[in-house]
This record gives sequence, structure tokens and C-alpha cells, in this order.
Amino acid sequence: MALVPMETALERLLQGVEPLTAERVPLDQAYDRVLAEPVTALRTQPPFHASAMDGYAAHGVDAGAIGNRLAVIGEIAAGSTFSGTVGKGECVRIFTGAPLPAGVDTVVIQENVKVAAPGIIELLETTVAGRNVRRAGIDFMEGDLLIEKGRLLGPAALSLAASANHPSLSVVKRPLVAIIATGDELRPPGSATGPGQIISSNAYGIAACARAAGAEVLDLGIAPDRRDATAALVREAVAAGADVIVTSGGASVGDHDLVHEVLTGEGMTLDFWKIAMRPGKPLMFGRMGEIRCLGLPGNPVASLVCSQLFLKPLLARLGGKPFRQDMRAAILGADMSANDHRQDYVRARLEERDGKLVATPFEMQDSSMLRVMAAAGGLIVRAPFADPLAAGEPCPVLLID
Ligand SMILES: Nc1nc2c(c(=O)[nH]1)N[C@H]1C(S)=C(S)[C@@H](COP(=O)(O)OP(=O)(O)OC[C@H]3O[C@@H](n4cnc5c(N)ncnc54)[C@H](O)[C@@H]3O)O[C@H]1N2
Ligand code: MOO
Repeated sequence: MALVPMETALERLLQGVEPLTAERVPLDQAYDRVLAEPVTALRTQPPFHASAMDGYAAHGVDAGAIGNRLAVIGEIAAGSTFSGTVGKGECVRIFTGAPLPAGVDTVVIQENVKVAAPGIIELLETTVAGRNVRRAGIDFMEGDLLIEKGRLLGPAALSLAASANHPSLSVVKRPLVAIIATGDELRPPGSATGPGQIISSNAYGIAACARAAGAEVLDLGIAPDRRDATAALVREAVAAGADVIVTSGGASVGDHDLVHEVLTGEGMTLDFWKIAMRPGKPLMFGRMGEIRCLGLPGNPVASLVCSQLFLKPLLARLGGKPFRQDMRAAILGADMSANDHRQDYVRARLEERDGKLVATPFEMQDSSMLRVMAAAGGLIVRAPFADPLAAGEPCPVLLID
């Protein structure tokens, strides 16, 4: 079977993927979520002409001349109001955020006055009429559209929604990802391993990628290489309402590689399988109704590279989030030989030299080597059939966490 080119695989992965339905969450849980309905202002802010400074509220005509003396006839703090009338030659002590008395339009800051006598201030500077006042509605008016649907909610958007009097927001649901590791040889971290056994590591990195893309994770543990055991975990994932089922291992051609058979038996229609990439060739993708199934290769580095390249964009799209791979232009730190028919993602050490990013491939690129992967800041991307590349030549690098 011909290997599927990377671009084709990515295109088919995202074909027809729409953001999930909405759910309402309290504001304090809405950070980094995607707005499903526009936010309009339920109130006007500020709801009154407010003082922007601590000082004295006065008529503009009284504030303009140095030496003017004004009688202080009252005081207003933020949260209270002044019900009296301020006449010409009068003022009211006022604090930042407090509503201006009716008819008054200017605040003289307290640094620009001196107390001339008890209850009398004298102006030391001129203040232009209208200064130091926030007019009602300068931020927003009731009914204004404040935040558009589809916006990723950051700190300012959350404070704005709160200020507009929304205690909760309608956001796109987080995709739920069920992760199933497969393999008789696998034992959870912390186990004593017997002959032929290794520690199951893939689910941890896959889960971290999923969370980074905004998903919730359900780790269903390890299925031994038996159809019934693997099918039982797939059914558990379906029953839990998973939007995406991710398996690791069992995707290749070995006699114990059951994943395709089991997923198909549970109702998956295969979309594509086996990609022209390295690592990650055995990657499998299909649909089980609305559920997307991603069969990741068992080799630990392949599972991580495929999570970065396939799982993250799929989850971001389901969650309505923008997503772009972080590609950088770098300088190659060592010669590389010509590439074969698979797009290569070469683990590389990154460093900055003379303000330029230098990417040096690790000598050992075996897709079982997690230590190399963890030390790599990026993956040099080598197109299929790329010519040899000499140290010092430019090369594209995909930054990884
Ligand atoms: N004859 C062929 N053999 C292989 C091919 C091929 O095309 N023809 N492809 C190779 C490639 S490339 C990869 S990648 C692996 C992937 O195969 P599977 O997806 O079936 O993975 P497994 O055989 O189950 O495991 C491979 C390797 O990874 C270890 N593993 C599996 N799961 C975990 C886990 N959760 N944590 C840590 N390590 C895990 C497993 O023990 C194996 O060592 O197939 C090649 N073979
Ligand atoms: O492509 Mo496999 O994923 O090399 O290790």
C-alpha cells in the first residue's frame, strides 16, 4: 500500500471537523476557552460621570484660574453619592471612582490646591473644564457587542465580561480524549518489571499534548494484546462520551497489532493508515460516527511526534481554537544526508549563535529514544527526497515543548 503524503493526511484529518457544542461555565473557569455566543453589555460602564482622580469636583469656570478660592460643601467617596447642589464658587471633596455631583463637570486634583482656611481651598494651578472626569459610558454602553463569538478568552476579555455583568459564559466544550495503551509488555510506571516487560510511557506525553491543545483526558490504562481486552477499553471510551479515541501501539503489521481490527469491529471506518513520515509511519485515522479514532504508533518518539502533528490540530479544531505549528527558520549545525520518500522529523538540539537559531541533529534518531526527544528543542523538517544539506545552510525547524 502506498504511503499517504503528510499534507494529504493532515487535510483528511481535519476534513469536516467542526467545533463541539457549547456549555455554560462560571467566569472563573472560562480562561483560555473559546466563546460560543457573543458577549453584549448588560450595563453601561461607567454608569455615571465618575472622577478619575482624588481631588475636588467643581464647575469648569471655577477651576480655570490660579488663586480662586472655593468652599468645600461636602464629600463623596466611591460607592456613595452627593445629593446636594454645587453652586458657583463651591466644590465637593471627591475620590477616584466616585460619581460627580449633578451639574459639575471638572475635578481639580488635590496636588493642585492648598487649604486656605477650614472648608476653603485655593487653586495653585489652572484646570481645564472637563478634566479628570470619566464620562458615563466611555468604556461601553448597555447593549454594545463587546466580545465576538469564537474569541479565545484571555485575561482582559474575562474582566470585560465580568464588568459587563456576566457571571458565566457560553463556551465551546473541551474535547474529551480517551487514551488506550496497548501491549502485553507494558507495565505502569512504578512497577517491578519481569522478563520482556517495559514501562508504559506513551500515555503521559500524549495526555500532555492533548491538554496543551485544550482537551480533557481520560487515561484508560493498558490493554494487553487481546481483542476482547482492547475492545472492552474502546467501549469504555465510547460510553464515557469520548470525542477522540487515541490508541498507542499495535498499529503496525505484526501478528499482535490488533488495533485496526478491534476499532473496525467496534464500528470505525478507516480513513487513512500509514503515512510517508518518519517517525510515525504506521499512524491510523478513522471515524466511529462522530468519534475520531487516532491510532498512534507504539514507538515512544513516534507517538509524541504524531501527537504534535496530528492530535493537537485535531483537538484544537474540535475545541474551536486557533492552532499553528510553531515553525522557525534555523541554520543547520551539522551536515545531513539526502532524504528518502518519508518526510523526516529530525530531533535537533537548538541554540542561539550570533542572534541566529542553530539546529544540530542528534546523531542517534531511533524512534524509541525518549532521552534524545526530551533534549530536543525542535524537529528539523526534511521533505521527501530532500537533497543533502551542509552545515550552515538554512533549514525549517518545528519547535516542540
Ligand atoms: N515489519 C515491519 N515492522 C515494523 C514496521 C513496518 O513497517 N514493518 N514499522 C515500524 C515502525 S515505523 C513503528 S513506529 C513500529 C510501530 O508499531 P506499533 O504501532 O505496532 O507499535 P508496537 O509494536 O506495539 O510497539 C512498538 C515499540 O514501542 C513500544 N511501546 C508500545 N507502546 C508503548 C507505551 N505505551 N509506552 C512505551 N513503549 C511502548 C513497544 O514495546 C515496542 O518496543 O513498528 C515498527 N515495526
Ligand atoms: O516511523 Mo516508526 O514511527 O519510525 O518509529
